[in-house]
Amino acid sequence: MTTVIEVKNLRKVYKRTRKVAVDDVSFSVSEGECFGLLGPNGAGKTTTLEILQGLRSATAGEVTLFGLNWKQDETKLRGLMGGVMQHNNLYEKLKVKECVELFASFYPSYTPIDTLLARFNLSEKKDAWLSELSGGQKQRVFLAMAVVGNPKLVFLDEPTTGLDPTSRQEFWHIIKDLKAAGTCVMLTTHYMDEAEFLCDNLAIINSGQIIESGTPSAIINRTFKTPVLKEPRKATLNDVFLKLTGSTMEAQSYA
Ligand SMILES: Nc1ncnc2c1ncn2[C@@H]1O[C@H](COP(=O)(O)OP(=O)(O)OP(=O)(O)O)[C@@H](O)[C@H]1O
Repeated sequence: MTTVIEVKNLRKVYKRTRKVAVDDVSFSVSEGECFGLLGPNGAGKTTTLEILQGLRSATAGEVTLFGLNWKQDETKLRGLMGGVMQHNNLYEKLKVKECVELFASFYPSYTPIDTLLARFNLSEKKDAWLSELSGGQKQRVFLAMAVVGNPKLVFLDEPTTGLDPTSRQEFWHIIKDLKAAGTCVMLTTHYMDEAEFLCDNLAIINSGQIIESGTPSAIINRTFKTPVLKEPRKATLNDVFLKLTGSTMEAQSYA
């Protein structure tokens, strides 16, 4: 299968604070795959995603997307990928339709805006200011902005944070549809059920370093090699996360 993302020995040290946010991270993502980056707060997920999106420079290491790199192929790469920096107040000054039109203008071709708004259940809100939307509606707009140009690769940073369970599941199905259409998705999440449902492969990152990677089931099996004696249920990715990132409670019952 074609490799879409190739990250080799990526390192990021923030100059002012000398904080090592990403420390020798390597992974690759294939075409049509959903790849998840999981980790506790401050683990280095957003930093990694921002470097991959060409929004931040790396201190060391190599990032290749579709065999291209940001230094030489920025224009080409922008046309192949989608993603939205969500914590940007600029969008609050725009209406829903304007936000999506703005992103559509970055691409040579795009999905008709009204079709996309209908697909994301936003038709009724097309003339609303972004500041007037609920958290879940805003997230849907951000996703619409990210995919309007039919990118081959989409970056989603905690796309379902703050959503109610129904909205989260709606979101998951939209992402599954994207995947089914051949789009490669890279996401960060704090929700282990989300990662288990959506991700073909994932990496768990802690203090800037990848401490586990693979398919969700392979990671679960590796982390809990011994049969689960104390608890009759099967181990989940949540148990893996708690065990590997230093939390105790549930994870100890599998130790
Ligand atoms: N602009 C910056 N300058 C200095 N340090 C930063 C900067 N941005 C992030 N950091 C630090 O780098 C580390 C990694 O941050 P990052 O935002 O990548 O983590 P994260 O895994 O996305 O966390 P969260 O789950 O809380 O969003 C943290 O210690 C953070 O304080």
